[in-house]
Amino acid sequence: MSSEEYPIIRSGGSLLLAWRTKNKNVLIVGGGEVATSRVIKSLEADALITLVCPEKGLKDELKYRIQQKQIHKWINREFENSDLEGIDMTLVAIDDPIRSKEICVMCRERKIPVNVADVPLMCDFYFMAEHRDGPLQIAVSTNGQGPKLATIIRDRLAENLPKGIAGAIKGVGLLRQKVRETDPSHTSSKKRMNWMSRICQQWTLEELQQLDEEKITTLMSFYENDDVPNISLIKERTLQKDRDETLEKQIDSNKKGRIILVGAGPGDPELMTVKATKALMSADLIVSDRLVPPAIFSNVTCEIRLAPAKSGEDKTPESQDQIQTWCLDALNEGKTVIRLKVGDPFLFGRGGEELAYFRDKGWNVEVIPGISSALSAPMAADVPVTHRGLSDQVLIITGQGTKGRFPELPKYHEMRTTVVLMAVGKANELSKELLDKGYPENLPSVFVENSNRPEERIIPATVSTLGEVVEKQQVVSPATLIIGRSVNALTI
Ligand SMILES: C[C@@]1(CC(=O)O)C2=NC(=C\c3[nH]c(c(CCC(=O)O)c3CC(=O)O)Cc3[nH]c(c(CC(=O)O)c3CCC(=O)O)/C=C3\N/C(=C\2)[C@@H](CCC(=O)O)[C@]3(C)CC(=O)O)/[C@H]1CCC(=O)O
Ligand SMILES: NC(=O)c1ccc[n+]([C@@H]2O[C@H](COP(=O)([O-])OP(=O)(O)OC[C@H]3O[C@@H](n4cnc5c(N)ncnc54)[C@H](O)[C@@H]3O)[C@@H](O)[C@H]2O)c1
Repeated sequence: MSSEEYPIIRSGGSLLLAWRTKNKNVLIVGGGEVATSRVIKSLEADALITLVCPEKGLKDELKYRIQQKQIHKWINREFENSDLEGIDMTLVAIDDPIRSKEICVMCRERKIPVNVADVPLMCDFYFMAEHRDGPLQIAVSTNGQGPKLATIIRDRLAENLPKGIAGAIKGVGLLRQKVRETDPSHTSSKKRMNWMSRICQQWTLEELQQLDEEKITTLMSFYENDDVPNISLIKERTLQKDRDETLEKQIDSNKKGRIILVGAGPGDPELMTVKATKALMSADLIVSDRLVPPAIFSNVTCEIRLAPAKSGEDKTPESQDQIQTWCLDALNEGKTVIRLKVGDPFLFGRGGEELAYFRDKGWNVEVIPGISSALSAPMAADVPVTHRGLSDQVLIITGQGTKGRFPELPKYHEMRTTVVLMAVGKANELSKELLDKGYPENLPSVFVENSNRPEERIIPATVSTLGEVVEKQQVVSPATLIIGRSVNALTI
């Protein structure tokens, strides 16, 4: 064994420990400046203090602390031997060296640790120059060589500590507690310690400082797999949870009556948002458009009413009245009502009109977006609606329009993909309109019938053959038509 392998012992030091004095009986003898400082330090360490000093010798601060009942027991006289009964530690700060020595000797006979202020030979332990910030304590000892210097070094250290270090320690403390609660077994000790160390190393002090109950709960979900995520992921997930909880609370409080406009997406239940799914589960009544396929309701337990008319084209004012009456009646009964629409409520779903109606009646309407088939149908047909070199813009129009008129179409542009919703009924007229606006006859087009549903069909066409294809292939609604050079982007 070589001597270089092990550290050299530098004798003459003190054993630095953090002494836990909570509820321990600490005797303090004296009532001046030094005794006062001993009282404060002992109180900060939750000790039970017995103070021995005649009233005339007490500093004002000590009188105040006695009055505030912070001193467990004050003995209003000079020290007597019996005061050491049941004492765990003695601190002497009096101006009488002989008495000080006597007290020290008595303590040592009784094995009570003792400190006589400023008399190193009578100290079983020294006090140190200390910096305190929340749970952080930094103590400096010069082992009696230079107490003043100890305070100067302490101040220098404190000045150079990173800001918010106490907050970081508090955050880590909370997290450690949670980890031990979650996975208390002795065999997990290595995993716990390793994970905690990695968090402390990978997160900055500023980040650790931001650990609160909510973020800790989110962070704990990574503990199981032994993952250490970065704080931005934790923040994002926590925020999302907050939003979900707010929504759940809103939905739960069905006493007040709530109405939520929900987009059911293109038809595949898995393409609904999590928020929409949760909303459906907590509803008392769902008033749904007829086009919403039954699969969307497979887990729903509440009452479902289908709108009397199938879709926009045969929607009469009466059918709209019926929908509104159903909703208002249920709302007045304090129910949570979901107005469910295919796709997205605000994209050709007339969601805006319904929102305005219920808002006008004094109801606060929430809206949960859905995936519109304007974007999901092209995907189903392998069409990227924008594609470098082929398309840098998307136009979404309805094939129906109000009062049988198409929306005003812009002139053809080769870099644009045109998506037509509700495209089946007037395919011939649409074809003419497009050709009028300069769309090339052979421009690739594709119908996506029942997109994102089991019965989905992809039917190719060109601008000039739209009507013909609908007829020959018996294309039925709901169908989405996509027109433009991007249609063949992935096939050529
Ligand atoms: C750190 C601090 C903690 C505390 O007491 O709470 C503390 N002394 C403090 C201040 C301080 N004390 C003195 C001065 C005057 C200037 C100077 O002499 O430097 C100042 C400075 C001032 O007042 O600003 C005089 C002094 N002190 C001792 C002697 C005797 C001797 O050296 O032999 C003499 C000479 C008496 C004489 O000549 O007559 C002895 C001790 N003082 C200790 C601790 C222990 C050693 C700790 C260490 O070295 O690490 C030890 C051994 C025993 C003990 O008392 O536990 C506290 C800072 C409080 C704060 O700022 O938070
Ligand atoms: N004041 C300081 O800044 C300072 C600094 C360093 C060292 N010291 C030393 O520390 C000791 C205490 O100084 P201080 O300034 O805190 O106090 P002090 O010297 O102002 O007063 C001494 C205190 O001890 C009490 N006392 C005296 N005999 C007692 C007894 N037998 N039982 C109970 N109480 C008794 C007195 O009533 C008084 O409250 C002294 O030895 C002093 O030299 C003081």
